[in-house]
Amino acid sequence: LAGCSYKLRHQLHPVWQSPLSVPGGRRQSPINITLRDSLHDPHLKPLKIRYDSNTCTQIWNNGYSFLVEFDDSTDKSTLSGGPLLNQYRLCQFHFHWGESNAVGSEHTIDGILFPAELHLVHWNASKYKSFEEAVMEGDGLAVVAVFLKIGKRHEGLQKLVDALPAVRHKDSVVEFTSFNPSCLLPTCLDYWTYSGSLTTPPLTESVAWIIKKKPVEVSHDQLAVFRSLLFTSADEEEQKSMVNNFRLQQPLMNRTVRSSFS
Ligand SMILES: CCCSc1c(F)c(F)c(S(=O)(=O)NC)c(F)c1F
Ligand SMILES: [Zn+2]
Repeated sequence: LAGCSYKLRHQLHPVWQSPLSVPGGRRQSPINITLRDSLHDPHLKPLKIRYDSNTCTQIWNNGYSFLVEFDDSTDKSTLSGGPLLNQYRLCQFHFHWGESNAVGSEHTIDGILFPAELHLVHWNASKYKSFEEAVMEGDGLAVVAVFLKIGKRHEGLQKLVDALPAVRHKDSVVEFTSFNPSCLLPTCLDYWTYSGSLTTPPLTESVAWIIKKKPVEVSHDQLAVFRSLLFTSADEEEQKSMVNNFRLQQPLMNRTVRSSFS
């Protein structure tokens, strides 16, 4: 689990929010995806996503989001195909969300914001030995992003929602097993893809982004439980509600966003 329990101290300091936060950064994330500028690439393969619920291990509040972590010591939960040349191992997933349903997602589609965005983080186990090594490489990570919209209750998400009060404070961890995150994926196979970065420090430019076109629906009350989490640990005076944990959009520079669909 060394890979993803990689402890990151997120100073919620705006400095890394700004486009100039990574001097010389030419492939920063997130971005706005404009339909008219994205290019259908007929050579893009279908995504091959194989997750094993037995690799799910725990939930951790890292002071910026909550991470559902997976045992990434074998190739039991993997992502390949799409724009990827190698096989990537699932190491964790987390979300970004807002203080209200009007904001929350990191990426936007023609400027449309969603109330939250799921990130399934994978690392290139074909070429690198660990998440920490892969996070520093241009082809090291692949993140599948899924937009969340408010609608009917998501039955599969409820098990996760019920576990959140146990990780209310920063640095709290609770066992969480037998969860298959495939239930959080839309049935539609369409996606966009572009080369980008982490959206939290170290902001490394190591991510192949795969953004699902269709959102998944969750209920207002389910998303409200995300906002009951805290950025702060139990021993801090001021309890700060964990909301707006998204980064501001970054310049596209000379990148093309490709679509798997026309
Ligand atoms: C070295 C980070 C440890 S795990 C992690 C994370 F905690 C996170 F928030 C993001 S993100 O940039 O915010 N979303 C893609 C990641 F990519 C991650 F890999
Ligand atoms: Zn993320």
